[in-house]
Amino acid sequence: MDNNVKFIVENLDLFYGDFKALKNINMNINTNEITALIGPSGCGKSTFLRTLNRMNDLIEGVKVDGSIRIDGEDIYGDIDVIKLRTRVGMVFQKPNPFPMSIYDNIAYGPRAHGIKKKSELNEIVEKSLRRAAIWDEVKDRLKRNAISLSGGQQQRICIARALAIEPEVLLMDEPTSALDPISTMKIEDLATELKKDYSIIMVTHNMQQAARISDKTAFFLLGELIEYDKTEKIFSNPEDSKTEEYITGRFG
Ligand SMILES: Nc1ncnc2c1ncn2[C@@H]1O[C@H](COP(=O)(O)OP(=O)(O)OP(=O)(O)O)[C@@H](O)[C@H]1O
Repeated sequence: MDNNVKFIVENLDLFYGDFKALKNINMNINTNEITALIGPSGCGKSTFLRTLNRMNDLIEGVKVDGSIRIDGEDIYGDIDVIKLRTRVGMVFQKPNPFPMSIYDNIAYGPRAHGIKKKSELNEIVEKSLRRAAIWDEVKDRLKRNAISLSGGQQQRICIARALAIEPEVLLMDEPTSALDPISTMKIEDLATELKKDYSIIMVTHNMQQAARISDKTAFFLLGELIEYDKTEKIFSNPEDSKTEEYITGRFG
């Protein structure tokens, strides 16, 4: 197996009750790359993203067929789901820091995993905030409530919180759609930096963003994966006319 492959998705179907939201998805997702998921509203991007750490399990009536393997291990087989979610962290569209101090936001996950030693927690908090490129902005006010920060800062706190439990993969569901252009740029730069150490899979409605920062792009339409290729290829010379129509803004 190619050492760079993190996820192998095979014949994946997902149903919400009787509604088939994902139809026979097949794709390999690489490590140390940013994979962008694009497509019009309702095409299944977020649903697909959530299959990668089984977040859809929390929704009643969901049924999954086919398989997804992470480093060769079947995600839908006999696996510890809590551990899976530790390996595959998630950042949401709307920054959602917990209503507690910046420090406690970051220490929350490590504490839940049994780390109690103050010096160890201090180290994790600093390292995570540094990695999320927000340490300098908050180092003097770690006791402040995270809710008091700007939206862009809150989103980087959420990324730091996700990094604090040492994931291997970061799922990002439209992480910049609620942010201003400068905060968006910071998150994009951060994602580009983080891909050196993680696999990043990002849902985005922003075509320029996908083109700017992703290595591979997957185009979804009505639950199907229409085209999946190097980002450069998708945006310059797509194989499928539906991809071309979408990226040139003719629908969606
Ligand atoms: N909890 C749910 N129960 C039933 N149907 C759902 C549920 N969540 C999503 N769906 C349906 O599944 C389809 C895919 O939704 P999904 O949210 O994955 O699309 P999306 O591409 O992420 O859309 P958007 O870009 O608007 O976020 C849609 O038709 C949606 O209505």
